Amino acid sequence: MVHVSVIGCGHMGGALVRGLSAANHRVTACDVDESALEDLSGVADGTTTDLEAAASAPIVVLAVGPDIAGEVLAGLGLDPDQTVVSVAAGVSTSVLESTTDAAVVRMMPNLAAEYGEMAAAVTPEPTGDVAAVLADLGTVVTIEEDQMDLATAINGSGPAFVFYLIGAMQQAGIEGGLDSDDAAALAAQTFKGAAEIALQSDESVDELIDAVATEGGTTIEGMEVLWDSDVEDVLGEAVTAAEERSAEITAEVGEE
Ligand SMILES: NC(=O)C1=CN([C@@H]2O[C@H](COP(=O)(O)OP(=O)(O)OC[C@H]3O[C@@H](n4cnc5c(N)ncnc54)[C@H](O)[C@@H]3O)[C@@H](O)[C@H]2O)C=CC1
Ligand SMILES: O=C(O)[C@@H]1CCC=N1
Repeated sequence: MVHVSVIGCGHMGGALVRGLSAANHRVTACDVDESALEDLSGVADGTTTDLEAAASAPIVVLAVGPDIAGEVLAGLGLDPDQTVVSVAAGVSTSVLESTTDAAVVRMMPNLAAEYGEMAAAVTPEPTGDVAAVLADLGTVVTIEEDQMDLATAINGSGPAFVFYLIGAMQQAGIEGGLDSDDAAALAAQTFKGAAEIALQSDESVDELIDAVATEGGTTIEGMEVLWDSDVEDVLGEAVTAAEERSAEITAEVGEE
């Protein structure tokens, strides 16, 4: 069990608090807005609006907006024997390091941290307790700093893109006559199950599609529609738009 403070308990920070608590770590949840802490009082070991009180943990997760991340981190006055894990999109490791004496890990997580199913990109590679704590939240991949904008789009923003696709599948079911709860369950579980196969299998995505598409059956008819469409290009454009915004945030934060 490691003591971790999470500063900023909105959507991402709240998910991290829940995931860390579920993994039996000692979690202090800190936010300037008391209402953000209400739902976490039964989850975290402690909740506080006092940033100074939260700043003593050996691992401090910074989950405030990119526009204030540097200012909040500077105000914490962390020591070199502490580690700050910043999840702020677009805020570079060098900006963070110029703001604190603590060791810095930049991480792009996603909301599935709440369920221990996070996909996260980190730089540099975490070690010791920090590595162990992050691994308790899901899959952690070490990448280069200049790949963080892309990771922000793929696995940080990615859940929103997947929710959109789940919604489209769900809607097709509802329009075909399925009960809305049934359509929601079938669509979401299908994404979860397909993701599990993709993670567990050694086969390529094309081989997996082939495994679903029984000869002369139904799947190939749907796949022909997808292959003839521009869905793949449009998804690529969505990733690029998010990636470009991450780079813009870096420029905005650097200018301050
Ligand atoms: N929402 C997501 O799925 C992801 C978000 N992130 C990053 O996480 C950070 C937070 O994003 P969200 O949770 O979406 O935003 P949010 O707006 O839901 O949460 C931000 C929280 O920070 C609190 N806050 C503001 N000023 C503060 C201060 N001085 N001290 C302590 N707390 C303060 C706010 O009261 C709020 O609860 C951002 O930097 C974002 O780039 C990263 C990956 C995924
Ligand atoms: O939308 C955002 O800026 C944040 C970063 C990745 C996911 N949410």
